[in-house]
Amino acid sequence: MSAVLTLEHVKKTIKGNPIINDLSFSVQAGEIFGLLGPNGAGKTTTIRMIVGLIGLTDGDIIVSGKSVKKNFEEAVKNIGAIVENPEMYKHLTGYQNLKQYARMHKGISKEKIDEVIELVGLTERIDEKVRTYSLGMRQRLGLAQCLLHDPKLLILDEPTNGLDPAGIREFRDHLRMLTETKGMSVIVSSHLLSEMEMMCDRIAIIQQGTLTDIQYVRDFVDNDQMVYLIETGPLDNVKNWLQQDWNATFVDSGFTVSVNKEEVPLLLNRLIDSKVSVYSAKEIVKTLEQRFLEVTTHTNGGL
Ligand SMILES: Nc1ncnc2c1ncn2[C@@H]1O[C@H](COP(=O)(O)OP(=O)(O)OP(=O)(O)O)[C@@H](O)[C@H]1O
Repeated sequence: MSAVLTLEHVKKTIKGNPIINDLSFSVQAGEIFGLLGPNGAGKTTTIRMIVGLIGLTDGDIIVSGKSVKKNFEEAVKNIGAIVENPEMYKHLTGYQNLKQYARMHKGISKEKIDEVIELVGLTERIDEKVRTYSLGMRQRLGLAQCLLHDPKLLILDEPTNGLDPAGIREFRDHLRMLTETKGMSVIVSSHLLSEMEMMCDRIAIIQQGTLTDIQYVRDFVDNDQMVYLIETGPLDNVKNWLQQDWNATFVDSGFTVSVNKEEVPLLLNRLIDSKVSVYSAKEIVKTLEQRFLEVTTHTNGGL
């Protein structure tokens, strides 16, 4: 896989206050990437820097190999974004809105307009006035507008705000279809872990302008494994089976293993049967969900 977007040590200071501290991550082609964090964590500021609405204080952002600092126009032409509410003329039809947008951005054909309408599933209602659209339909029209110039990267700030559960599901299906059929990458932001789990391939947690965790959803959904540090005496006689059966990593004071909680007593019993002195067993890595809950309950009193 290749990176469509890379943030390299990005920093942003606003009026002397550090808002984003040394943020680095990459988004791969075809990936739905989530920026998750409590209100005020810096998600919107990060997105505004990526799309060029505000400048960077330090670091760089590379989109499809082009630096937004050195080659701004080349870099941002690969991006389609909904950051604030998409501008729409409510007294015009969906189709007229897209035509209006196409007129302002050269080189968009009628075929392209028809293609994006079909892609977002608005064919039947496209000739009705936007004022009659539900919020979900307006979101889809916004999505259609972003897609007109064939972006490689779609960036959506809190796209499901205000949508009901059916609207959220529909929106999620559309994003998945876009990544699967068009190989597009998507960045979405949200403060809701449950929603991000269903929507994203990978999630980055941002807290107070700092990236505190980044994980594939497949690694923590349906997987309650944790990493334990087991402190022991000498392990010479048991190293073989620890490595082969438990995939242990040896450290100075013992070893670490990635196991379910239920497996811990089995492992400890086997060590004791093998005459190994066991001093302690502690969990050293928590799941993304636990870490996110800790972050949000400490900073916002829950979301
Ligand atoms: N123009 C600005 N002037 C002063 N402070 C700002 C400005 N823009 C953002 N901030 C501050 O930066 C921090 C991050 O804001 P940001 O909007 O990026 O957070 P967020 O994670 O998107 O949160 P939310 O979900 O509430 O939008 C906040 O403390 C906010 O008050």
